[in-house]
Amino acid sequence: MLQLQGVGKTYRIGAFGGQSLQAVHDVGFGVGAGEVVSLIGESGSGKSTIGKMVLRLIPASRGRITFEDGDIAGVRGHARSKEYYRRVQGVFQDPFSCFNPIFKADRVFELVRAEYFPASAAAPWRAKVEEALTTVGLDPGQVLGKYPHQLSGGQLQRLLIARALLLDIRLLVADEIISMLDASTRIDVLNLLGDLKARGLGILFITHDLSLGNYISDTAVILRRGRIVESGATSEVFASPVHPYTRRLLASVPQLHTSWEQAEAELGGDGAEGERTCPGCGDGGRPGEHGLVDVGDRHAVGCFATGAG
Ligand SMILES: Nc1ncnc2c1ncn2[C@@H]1O[C@H](COP(=O)(O)OP(=O)(O)OP(=O)(O)O)[C@@H](O)[C@H]1O
Repeated sequence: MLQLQGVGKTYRIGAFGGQSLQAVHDVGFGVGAGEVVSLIGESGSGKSTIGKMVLRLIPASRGRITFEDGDIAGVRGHARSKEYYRRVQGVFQDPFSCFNPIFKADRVFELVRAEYFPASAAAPWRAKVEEALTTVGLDPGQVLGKYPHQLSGGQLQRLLIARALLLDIRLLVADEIISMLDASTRIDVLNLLGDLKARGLGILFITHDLSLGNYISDTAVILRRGRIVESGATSEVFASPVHPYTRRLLASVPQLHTSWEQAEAELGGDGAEGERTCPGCGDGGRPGEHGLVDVGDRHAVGCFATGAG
């Protein structure tokens, strides 16, 4: 459904854009219908940049992004953009910033109606909104007619997901949507994403939180400094990480049954990168130049020879 191939992004920075920063390098992965793909990496690793390119908020500098076989670079003009956003929507970290505090929160639904369903009469539209709200676990009577400050972060986040559902979307880009929610709401929103996946929605789930990625996704893509260092079935990547960066990330998640010293000892501390041979370089590839190599079923790892990756 969604495919990225050799995608890169260079930002112009500095006074008058005289310098450049390559935020994303040669990234490739796909999201299928009913599949959740987690894009996992620390702050600044390029996750949101990838999400924004998929949502066409910024253009890719290199490579191809296709959605349902069409290159999204070719989506131009109001009509084609509108058609794209009917199928692909994003929900972001801070639900409060997506609402104008002086308007009732359900105005977001009216905006969808005005843009996509202008001919829809009030009663069927209301029924459609109520159905979307029920799908995301909200009681329409409790949220309709309320101002944003009268709703919780979790309720606002669900309103945004409900708005996306009104459009019959096929792909949801969920960028750190759990981060600002409290623990009990988090699990509800995660389970909601699970329900949407079961209904055939593809989800690109952007997170810096490994445990969330592990909980929700079928496929994990680990990003470091704008490059994919490892990708594969989530169960495989989490159970048998190969890249030292992934291994360190996993070891840095506090485990109830393991002390910090134990985790460091198991991983070999900071010297871990030198203790394994990069499978790509071991096969005669040039350090830093051989790209992802297969290390298992759907499991691929980037170069981790000294200085690369
Ligand atoms: N509009 C921009 N102009 C210039 N540089 C940018 C811009 N947006 C992001 N960057 C830089 O690109 C890199 C990747 O940023 P990005 O926001 O994609 O990372 P991230 O992994 O989503 O981080 P976070 O989890 O903190 O949001 C960072 O070095 C960031 O400073």
